[in-house]
Amino acid sequence: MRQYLDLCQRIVDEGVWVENRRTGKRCLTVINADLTYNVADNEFPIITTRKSYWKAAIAEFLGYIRGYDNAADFRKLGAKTWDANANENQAWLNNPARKGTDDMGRVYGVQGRAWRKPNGETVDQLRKIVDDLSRGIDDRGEILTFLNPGEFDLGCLRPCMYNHTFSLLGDTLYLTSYQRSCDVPLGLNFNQIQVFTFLALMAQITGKKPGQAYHKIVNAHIYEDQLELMRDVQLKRQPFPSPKLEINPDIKTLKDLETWVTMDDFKVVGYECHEPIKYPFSV
Ligand SMILES: Nc1nc(=O)c2c([nH]1)NC[C@@H]1CN(c3ccc(C(=O)N[C@@H](CCC(=O)O)C(=O)O)cc3)CN21
Ligand SMILES: O=c1ccn([C@H]2C[C@H](O)[C@@H](COP(=O)(O)O)O2)c(=O)[nH]1
Repeated sequence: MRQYLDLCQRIVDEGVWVENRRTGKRCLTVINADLTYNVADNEFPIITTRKSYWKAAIAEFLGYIRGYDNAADFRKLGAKTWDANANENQAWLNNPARKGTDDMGRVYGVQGRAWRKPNGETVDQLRKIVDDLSRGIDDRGEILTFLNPGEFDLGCLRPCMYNHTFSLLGDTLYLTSYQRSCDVPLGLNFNQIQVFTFLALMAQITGKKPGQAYHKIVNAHIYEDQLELMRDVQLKRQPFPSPKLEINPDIKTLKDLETWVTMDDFKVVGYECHEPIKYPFSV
């Protein structure tokens, strides 16, 4: 939690105003942030200086694992987070590739589970990683990448957290995740939880011990209409100790994640937090 607040404070103190054409809003911006999550000791990196809707964050990531391309499927799991990008962004609404209401196009999990090859076949990146790690193999290229520049125009948004690389040292599993663009008040609240939970889940289904998760962010920003709430409300609060994440131990395979897992299979124990803060969202 401290590292999150330090990043927010750094943006407030040292950030530079940058115009953003896509949203039409200015962002107070810093370049480069490195966050580390201790998954080995289950220090769940949830925000405590406001209420965090952590189930929606995990639901969103489970949707990526399943390769969903439709905001309605995300809603069924418990995340409304893709409604606006799928249905309210004019550039995407005008795009002939959009297949109708709720379609997100070839984003995130679609690339992760069905990257298109020139011969028409697809590559399931996640399956390969799970198979390798389960057999104790780290070929130094256990990479799940959602960033496919050749298909940017076929999706509603370029992936923000676009690369997850797994590493094995003995029987301990590590994760390094890269993010090109980060909405710190809204997105990072979710992304921290997602990086942590992804490592915990992958360790569980491959029979490894979870180690540390390393989260590397390039452009970290606060939108102009979020600044006051961050500076004058959230940053004035004192954080509570971090709670624990409990994952149903019956989740043992990638197939389990793809088929029956719901948000009831996740619990956060000992979560103490301040009042909710509703930050504006930019489409
Ligand atoms: N501008 C922007 N910021 C983002 O963080 C973001 C995007 N766009 N587009 C794609 C995804 C969608 N994500 C989102 C979208 C909405 C919330 C959000 O509104 N969160 C609220 C309430 C969540 C709820 O009620 O379930 C929050 O207070 O955290 C968070 C992340 C993260 N991403
Ligand atoms: O997981 C996510 C997804 C999105 N974001 C934020 C970062 C930016 O504020 C917008 C994306 O806008 P771009 O113009 O494509 O950079 O969404 C996030 O923080 N986390």
